[in-house]
Amino acid sequence: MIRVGIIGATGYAGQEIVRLLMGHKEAKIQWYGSRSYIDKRYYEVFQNMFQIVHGTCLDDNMEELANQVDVIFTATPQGLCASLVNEGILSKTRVVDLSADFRIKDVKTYEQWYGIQHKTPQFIPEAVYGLCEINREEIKKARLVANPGCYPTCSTLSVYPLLKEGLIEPDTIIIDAKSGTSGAGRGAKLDNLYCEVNENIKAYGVATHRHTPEIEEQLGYAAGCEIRINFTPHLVPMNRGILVTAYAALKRQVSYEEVKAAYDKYYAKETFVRVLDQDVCPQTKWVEGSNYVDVNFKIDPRTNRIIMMGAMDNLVKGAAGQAVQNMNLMFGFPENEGLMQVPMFP
Ligand SMILES: NC(=O)C1=CN([C@@H]2O[C@H](COP(=O)(O)OP(=O)(O)OC[C@H]3O[C@@H](n4cnc5c(N)ncnc54)[C@H](OP(=O)(O)O)[C@@H]3O)[C@@H](O)[C@H]2O)C=CC1
Ligand SMILES: CC(=O)N[C@@H](CCC(=O)OP(=O)(O)O)C(=O)O
Repeated sequence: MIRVGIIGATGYAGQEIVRLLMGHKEAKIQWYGSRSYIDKRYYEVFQNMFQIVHGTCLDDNMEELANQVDVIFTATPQGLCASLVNEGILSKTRVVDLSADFRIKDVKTYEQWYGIQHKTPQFIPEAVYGLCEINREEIKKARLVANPGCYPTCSTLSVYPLLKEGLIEPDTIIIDAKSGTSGAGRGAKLDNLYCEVNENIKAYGVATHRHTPEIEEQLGYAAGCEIRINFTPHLVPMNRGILVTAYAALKRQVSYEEVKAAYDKYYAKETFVRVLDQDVCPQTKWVEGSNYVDVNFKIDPRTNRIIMMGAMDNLVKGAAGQAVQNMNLMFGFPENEGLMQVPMFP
């Protein structure tokens, strides 16, 4: 049994880690870290945890935590993990950071898109990008895992096989994505008030969203060259879920069978990536509450373009589920331990 500490246990991503670990056979939560709820019982913050979680919220002290646990999840705002982590901590425990602090290899790119000065760039080279299906072997050995962003997870997994197989023109990719409001976190923000979100849909971060360089970097590794994409996220009036619709020009005429074989080559053996049957379009409802990502595609011979689609739960595969999947890999547990929730419907 390993001991787990969560910094930011009182946020949406942190509470989702708690929920998943309640069903994990090999992990026990030792530390429910918080800044605002110190000494409160955890279930008083989230009453769904009443009679399930008995712990109390503790100060977010990473130095102290490193002496007490085998792995720390940081489910905290951008910049916090980078400001806390040090060699002493990493020599005693392993860290899965859910923020973007260690996702982007070029520190200048991170600083430019996030508007934050990176406090510990010396750890960026060793951090492993925790997209489990792609970087599985490196994750197993990592001390520090950069858990991928929600939009980047869904976007990269939707497009990856076609870039790897050289079937699409890398510089023609356009990604349109939609997210439920939990993606914005639990903090009170005007834009996330009920009257602003309900019965409404809007694009935001157009041509400037901070996930653009993260997606470009990951797709660039798949393509073997630098890539520029257009990425447009939208906020939709639902609690959870991300839907990606991506477009790219085909390099040549391809058949359904050829493209399906490309997806199967990378995902047929993957538990959490489901390549749907022909003509079935992914829906967020079919993955809600689960660690699955559903992907599919449609060839448009009229325009010689392909439309790639993906759906997942932003709080599970997009955050906490993938973080637990990373922990499982790092500690040699079955990769699906604690993660086999059947999606909720309706
Ligand atoms: N929501 C999502 O769908 C996804 C989120 N993520 C990432 O996960 C991280 C957390 O996101 P999310 O859960 O949505 O955010 P929330 O705003 O819901 O939660 C933030 C958490 O961080 C804690 N916190 C805030 N400021 C500080 C600070 N200065 N020092 C210590 N703790 C602090 C809060 O503690 P307290 O409540 O006690 O104040 C809270 O527990 C972010 O980096 C986000 O980008 C990644 C993928 C998807
Ligand atoms: C709806 C919404 O606001 N979504 C957030 C992304 C989710 C998130 O928390 O970002 P990471 O995946 O990088 O951690 C946003 O657009 O910034």
